[in-house]
Amino acid sequence: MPPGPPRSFPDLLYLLRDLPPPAEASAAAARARQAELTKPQGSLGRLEEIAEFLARWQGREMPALEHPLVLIFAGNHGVVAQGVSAYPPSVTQAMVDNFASGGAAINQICKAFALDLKVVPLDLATATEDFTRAPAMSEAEATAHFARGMAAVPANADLVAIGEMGIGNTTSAAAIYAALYGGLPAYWAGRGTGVDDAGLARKIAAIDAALAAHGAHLSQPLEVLRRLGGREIAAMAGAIVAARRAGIPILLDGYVACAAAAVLHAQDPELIAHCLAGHQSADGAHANVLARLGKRPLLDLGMRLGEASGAAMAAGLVKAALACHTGMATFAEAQVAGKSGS
Ligand SMILES: Cc1cc2ncn([C@H]3O[C@H](COP(=O)(O)O)[C@@H](O)[C@H]3O)c2cc1C
Ligand SMILES: O=C(O)c1cccnc1
Repeated sequence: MPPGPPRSFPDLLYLLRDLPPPAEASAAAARARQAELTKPQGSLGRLEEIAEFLARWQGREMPALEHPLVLIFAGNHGVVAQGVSAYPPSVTQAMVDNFASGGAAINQICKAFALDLKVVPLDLATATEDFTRAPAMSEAEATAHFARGMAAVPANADLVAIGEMGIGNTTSAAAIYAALYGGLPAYWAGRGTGVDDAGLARKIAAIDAALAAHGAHLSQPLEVLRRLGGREIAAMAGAIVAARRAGIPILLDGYVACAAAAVLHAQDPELIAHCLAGHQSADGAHANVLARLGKRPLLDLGMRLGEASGAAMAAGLVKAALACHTGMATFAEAQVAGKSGS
């Protein structure tokens, strides 16, 4: 691959190959440790699986969560011209400002669970093209935003909860799912920020128009991403890949964040093997998406916010799971009698 950042899809495809293997020996060691901890075998349920997952993807029996990061990418969408959101596109920048001043839901969740927050605005003075008429992004632009996403993952992060802000992006996500998985736009389109029936009809019509306009060019996942996606969706895909290569586990947020994961999964399921589904969103057939990705959500709280809020909620749970794994005493250490008769 040529030196420097990727400039084209062929450059990007190099980065999607030769992935580091999962650390199965570390996962096995973590599983063995779980069996030694002072609790009935298996009694921590999925918390035990989470500890093993962290060990597998951080490559150590005793994983760390010293630098858990919530990473939000923000982008604007030309498709809002079709009247697909209940809110105006100016809300994207306004919410980025709100994140900076601490007034958003995600700020409070980060505070509650001691998570760092990093927000990356992606050229908010302009929007992508309206994808009912033209590709949302050129190949160069999609690649550049994918690369910005990769560069946004700090080397010292030990868990990244990934999310987005971008008025109109549930339409983009629904179009991506319709392109990747087939099925009717009406099935994939949810109410997003709360569009009324007329708004939902416009959303479905926009996805129909997009599939008609781009239908002949949607066989490659990266083409789906550039034609129907958005800058923040490309950047989330890049961040997921960078984390995969750097041994950093990912928590996926909801309906929109999973569209980035779905593009990667369509390219190669191994690209999202280090991802846990933080939650199941209440928006637009997210349960179906998670089933296709092979991910069982950690939480199902009826949330449909975005801005990494579901992933961040799950990060609190992951922290508790790891605290049990690393902090609990073994039967030998605590001199507690083990299971009798075995
Ligand atoms: C105040 C406000 C805060 C938000 N935080 C996340 N979103 C969420 O809603 C948007 C997607 O919904 P749609 O496709 O219907 O526009 C995204 O920005 C998403 O992150 C918000 C939306 C609003 C209005
Ligand atoms: O689940 C999501 O990602 C979502 C749902 C509604 C609005 N924005 C995002």
